[in-house]
Amino acid sequence: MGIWVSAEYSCLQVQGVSYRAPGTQQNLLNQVTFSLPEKSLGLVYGRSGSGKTTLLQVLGGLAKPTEGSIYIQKTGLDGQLNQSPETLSASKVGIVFQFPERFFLADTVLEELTFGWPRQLEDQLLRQRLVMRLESAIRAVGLSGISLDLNPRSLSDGFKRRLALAVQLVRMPDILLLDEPLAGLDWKARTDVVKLLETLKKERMLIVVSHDLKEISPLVDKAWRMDMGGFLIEEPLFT
Ligand SMILES: Nc1ncnc2c1ncn2[C@@H]1O[C@H](COP(=O)(O)OP(=O)(O)OP(=O)(O)O)[C@@H](O)[C@H]1O
Repeated sequence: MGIWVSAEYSCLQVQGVSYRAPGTQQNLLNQVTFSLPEKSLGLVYGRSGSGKTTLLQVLGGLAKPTEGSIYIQKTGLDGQLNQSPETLSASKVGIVFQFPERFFLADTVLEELTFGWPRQLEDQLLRQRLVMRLESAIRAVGLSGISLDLNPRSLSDGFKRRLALAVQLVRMPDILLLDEPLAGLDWKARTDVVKLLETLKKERMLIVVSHDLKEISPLVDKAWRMDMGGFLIEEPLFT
């Protein structure tokens, strides 16, 4: 087994992004600018109604910025910009909404994870690749021990949350956006999810909207406060 050293690293760059919902007069996001390197966790916190969820929707491609740009910049280890910036594609982003388990659609864990996949997969290679992605997502969230035939609604709250995360991981996103990932969980499940976020961060970028600053702070690489009106302000890390 060799050691593979990446010759470059990626950074998410959000530049002057504003968003106004169609038919409205007021910006919900105002000149939002920030960057986040790969394998790091960015925390967004702020008052209810300030625009945190709107930011996730814009980053995830569910709403188109009225102004500004969102891109990935690759940089060599020497600090040189390697290529021109790539516009962030929605297919590279997974969003886990608040209480994602409320939106489970299928009757088994397997169907929930493979929802939308073609029923008959003739192409063996594609089939193998999808199975590998499935196994890797299940492993990543620590669901390997459970039967894939279980009804998702029969799982404990913590396991439901893990499954919701796995549903996004199957898509192999480079960036995972999580809206209040600890909401509604008991202390044990919260501890498990925090551990899980720590593991997930080793492979990808995470942007987490949360009020639970104390529990998440050990994982945070960058923190921003969203002020009312959609103004994002970088804050020092909590210690
Ligand atoms: N489609 C829309 N059209 C008009 N206003 C909207 C739309 N979507 C959200 N808003 C408003 O935008 C503001 C920001 O909402 P958002 O849900 O992003 O806030 P939030 O910070 O995530 O709040 P919370 O912490 O309660 O989830 C709110 O005032 C909300 O009412």
